[in-house]
Amino acid sequence: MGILEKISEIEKEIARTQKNKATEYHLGLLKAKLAKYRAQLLEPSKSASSKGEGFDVMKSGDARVALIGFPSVGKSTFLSLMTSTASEAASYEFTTLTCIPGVIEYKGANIQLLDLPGIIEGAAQGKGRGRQVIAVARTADVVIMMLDATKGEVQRSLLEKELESVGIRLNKHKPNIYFKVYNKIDQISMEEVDRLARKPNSVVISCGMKLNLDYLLEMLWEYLALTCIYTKKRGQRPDFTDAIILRKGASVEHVCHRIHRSLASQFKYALVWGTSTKYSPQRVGLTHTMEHEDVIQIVKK
Ligand SMILES: Nc1nc2c(ncn2[C@@H]2O[C@H](COP(=O)(O)OP(=O)(O)OP(=O)(O)O)[C@@H](O)[C@H]2O)c(=O)[nH]1
Ligand SMILES: [K+]
Ligand SMILES: [Mg+2]
Repeated sequence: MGILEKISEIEKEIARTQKNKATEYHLGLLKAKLAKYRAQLLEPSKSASSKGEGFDVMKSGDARVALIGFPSVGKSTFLSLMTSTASEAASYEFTTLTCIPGVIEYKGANIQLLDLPGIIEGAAQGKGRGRQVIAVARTADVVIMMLDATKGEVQRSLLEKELESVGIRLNKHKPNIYFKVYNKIDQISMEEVDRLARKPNSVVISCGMKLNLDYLLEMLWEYLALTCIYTKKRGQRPDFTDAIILRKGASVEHVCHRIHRSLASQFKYALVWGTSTKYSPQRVGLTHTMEHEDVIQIVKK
């Protein structure tokens, strides 16, 4: 019997086994067996044909965020909750075997969220699909390191060690910015939640009970440091339906390039309304730094 058949047999048996106290132990064994076979599917294959399979997801939207964590911490549950994409979630490990993209729409920006297979110790050395997962993480603007709040600190330090050993360093600079998300806080005490929430660069959530997800999005937005700029034509209202999304610190020149390649060369001055100026509107030049939700009107020569 091949691995896929074995997996399918076990899945069928799990499905037809009633869940109760008497079957708990048996179900636990079945899930462990299932995880073992699924982990084998993740092992780097000898044949070149399956190399990188399913991991080449096109970059899209204004920013890319990757979900990294050990198996069954809730990565797929999170993706399905935050985007319109459904990624299979289940109570056994290695449910996800490829990279699954979804889109979070937030403050006018399209943020690409990537669900990935769980990584295991030794991922950095290529265990499981470790190399591919880490390669995807490197292409992300922000990495969300998801942890199981019930699993204690061992998990966090293992994961940090794993990521740092391949040079993904904690909050040094893009593209290696990451923050930690402790999921399943519905399973731990309030004191423990409080302790985790106070850790640096950490957010606590429960996908199961939809707790603190708004705050997580706010944090993500902050880490991404994106800026939305609205344009306005002379004598007209600003177009609030179509924001130009830029990195934090972007200048008027960046805005020009986004509108049209040749606009900067025809630029005379711009009028800006918003927090980046002392007066609204204020006349500014190409080097002026824009801030989130500024409105700009460009005057050509
Ligand atoms: N109690 C609780 N369970 C959760 C929560 N989020 C997810 N789960 C459960 O955790 C289990 C694993 O969830 P998945 O989304 O499959 O986890 P994953 O990290 O994608 O797992 P792999 O793809 O196998 O690495 C499922 O049984 C989920 O229902 C939560 O906030 N609270
Ligand atoms: K799982
Ligand atoms: Mg998954």
